[in-house]
Amino acid sequence: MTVRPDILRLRREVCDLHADLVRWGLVTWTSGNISARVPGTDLMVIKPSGVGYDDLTPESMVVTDLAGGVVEGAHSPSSDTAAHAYVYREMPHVGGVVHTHSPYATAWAARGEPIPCAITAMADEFGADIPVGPFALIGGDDIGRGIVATLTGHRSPAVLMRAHGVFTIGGTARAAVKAAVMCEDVARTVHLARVHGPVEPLPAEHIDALYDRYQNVYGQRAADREKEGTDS
Ligand SMILES: O=C(CO)[C@@H](O)[C@H](O)COP(=O)(O)O
Repeated sequence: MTVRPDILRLRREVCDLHADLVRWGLVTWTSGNISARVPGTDLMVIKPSGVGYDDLTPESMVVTDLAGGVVEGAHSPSSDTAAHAYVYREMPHVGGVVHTHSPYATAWAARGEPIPCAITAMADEFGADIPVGPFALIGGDDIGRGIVATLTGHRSPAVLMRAHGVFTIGGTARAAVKAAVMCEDVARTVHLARVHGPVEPLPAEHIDALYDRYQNVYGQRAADREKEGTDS
């Protein structure tokens, strides 16, 4: 295995982040996957395919190039490797990609219905409705094409791929995991609200103001930037 410190660190980080998908109830059995771009290279670190979450280790993570070819690792990479690789090729600002079948958000995907931006938490994180992407078969880069086509020029870091599940992007893999957690949270809340009656989207000017505050003012700015690795 590599001795490159950046890849060793990302193997550990990507492995540990998979535990968050379990902790937040976003995945079942071996569904779902996370990858991270190796900064400054044409490489990514991604989950091995079909390995149970309890059995994931830093060593079992697979390093591939951005054509999806295995560069390092004893396991077959995730079924969604070509999709993640396509996103990294087409979206240079993306450093992490997450896929889940989290139940409430996937129910919206099964209906092919965008989640309307109807609560402040959603305006904060997504700044818009969470959009639906096209149906695409698993295995090739069609899923990646659908993700890129849907999220390019969109504020939302999450897309509901029709009849499949959630894909999220972020500057880091951790940011993409956060988007997946928040996507499921708002999918559940808006679903519950709709059980009792219609749900009105927030007015655009309120969405804009909430998004701006959350993205630029909320929290401990310097500490958060350091944690996300976005300090210049
Ligand atoms: O839905 C899909 C394929 O898009 C995945 O979530 C699989 O369920 C898990 O695949 P691996 O990452 O283990 O290959």
